[in-house]
Amino acid sequence: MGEKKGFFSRLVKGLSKTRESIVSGIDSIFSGFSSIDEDFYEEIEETLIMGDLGIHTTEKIIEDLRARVKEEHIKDPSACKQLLIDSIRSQMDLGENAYQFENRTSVVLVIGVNGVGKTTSIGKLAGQMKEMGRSVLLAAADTFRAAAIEQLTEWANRSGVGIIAQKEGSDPAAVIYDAVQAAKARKTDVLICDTAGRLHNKKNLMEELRKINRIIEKEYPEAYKETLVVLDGTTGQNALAQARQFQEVADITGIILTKMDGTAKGGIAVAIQSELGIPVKYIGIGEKIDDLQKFNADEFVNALFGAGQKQED
Ligand SMILES: Nc1nc2c(ncn2[C@@H]2O[C@H](COP(=O)(O)OP(=O)(O)OP(=O)(O)O)[C@@H](O)[C@H]2O)c(=O)[nH]1
Repeated sequence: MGEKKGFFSRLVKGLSKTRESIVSGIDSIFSGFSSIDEDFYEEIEETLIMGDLGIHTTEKIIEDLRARVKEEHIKDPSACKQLLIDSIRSQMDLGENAYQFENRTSVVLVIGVNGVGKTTSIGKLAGQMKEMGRSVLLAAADTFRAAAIEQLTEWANRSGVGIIAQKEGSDPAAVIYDAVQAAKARKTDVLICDTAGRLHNKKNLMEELRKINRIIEKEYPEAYKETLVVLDGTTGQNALAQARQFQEVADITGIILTKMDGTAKGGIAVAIQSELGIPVKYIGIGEKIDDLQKFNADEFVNALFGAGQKQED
């Protein structure tokens, strides 16, 4: 519980730049307008778009706000703040069973381009699941760079979990095949696979993922399948574009959004879920193992709008 509280206060701190860019702008709109008119809505719209919430998401939020203002006969702009927060919150929904893979025999494929924090996130996830009492095995199927294999091996050692790896340049599908056999033989609960994400060659990436999926389906049909894409939150709209491209080549079931500490582009968490319909399942706010946590929309909105400081007591 203490850890959770600690995470929340770090989230509040991490989102301070986003809060500055979105919330202070919004607050000045609420205090600067004496009536709710077109200019009022336009200024809110502009602030949300600048805050990386994305055009479509912003439109949905404004539409929702207009409807509720009308419905509830609101005349005072300052009374809109809570409505706006509620509307932003409603854009993010994990759906049921978001974390089923944690409690079942499962294979988790993790995709992401270089440098977004993929290896680190896998290491953190593995360590946390081990702590939960699950047996975990890693598969180093991002064989493109030796450094990636070494880095993953370090994380496996640090977390005390097994790893299946081959040398640099070997066939990722062969690594997955070996890892699946090992997971079955060892009765592993969760097999987490570090897979590639080179978007500049989409055809190859699609082929590679298809091959990997075929192996898992054939060799391990009883396993529950989860496909997570890791995105770097500091890249804002680029992260959204990346997610769209991955969506074209894989059935993505969730997002891990990293580096949300200190970015002004935190609004991207809302945009991703609302625009792509893919839930952000984990959020990263630093390099330590506990700096990756499950995404909680209420907590996120509270941290963003400052409403949460009260909860820290
Ligand atoms: N501040 C911050 N840094 C992070 C976070 N997640 C990862 N990083 C750092 O980002 C850098 C890149 O992370 P990696 O895990 O190496 O990234 P990768 O996507 O596996 O990239 P390659 O290993 O280059 O393929 C590392 O220095 C991490 O410590 C985060 O949530 N916040």
